[in-house]
Amino acid sequence: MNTQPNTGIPTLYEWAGGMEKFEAWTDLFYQRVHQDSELEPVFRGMSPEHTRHVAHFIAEVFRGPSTYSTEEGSHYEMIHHHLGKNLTEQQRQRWIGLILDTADIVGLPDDPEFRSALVGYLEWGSRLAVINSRENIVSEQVDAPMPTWGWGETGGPYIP
Ligand code: HEM
Repeated sequence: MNTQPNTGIPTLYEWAGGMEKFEAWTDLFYQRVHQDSELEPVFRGMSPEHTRHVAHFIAEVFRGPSTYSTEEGSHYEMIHHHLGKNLTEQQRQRWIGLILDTADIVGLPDDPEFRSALVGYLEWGSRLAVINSRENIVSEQVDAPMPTWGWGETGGPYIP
C-alpha cells in the first residue's frame, strides 16, 4: 500500500522513516512552538491531539497509512481548523523555519531529493493554511480527498 505501484521507488513516508519519525518530528516541533514568542500565542489553545494529528496528516499526504482520514479528520476538517485564524506571512515563515530546523534535529533524511519534496510540500501547505485562515467557510467539498505528495513536480499554476 505504501510503495508506489510497480516502480520499486519508496514513498516519501517510507523514505522519511515511517510513523515514529513523523510523530517524533511534530512532538518536538510543537514543544518548540510553545517556547517561541512568535508562535506561542497562535497555538496557545491547541488540543492535546494536535501534535499527533499533524504528524498523521503529513504522513498520509506522503502516502503513508490513512490514519488521519479514517480516525481523526479529513482534508475538509483540516482546512476548517485554520478558518478565521488570520495567520500572517511572518508567522508562516517562523513556522516553516522552526519545522525545518526540527526536521534536522530529529534526523529526517537530508538528501537533496527528499528535502526538495519536503520543502515543496511545506511551502505549498503553509501558504494554503494562510489563505484559508482569512476565510470563514471551507470552499472544498466535505468529502474532498486528502492531497498526496511525491518526489516530482506540482500540478500547475495556482488558480484562486
Ligand atoms: C503543511 C502545512 C500545515 C499542515 C499540514 C497543517 C495541519 C493542521 C492540522 C491537521 C490541524 C488540526 C489539528 C487537530 O486536529 O487538532 C491544524 C490546526 C491548526 N493549524 Fe495547521 N497546518 C499547516 C500549517 C499551519 C501554519 C503555517 C500555521 C500557523 C502559522 C498553522 C496553524 C494552525 C492552527 C492555529 C490550528 C488550530 C489549533 C487549535 O486547535 O487551536 N497551521 N493544522
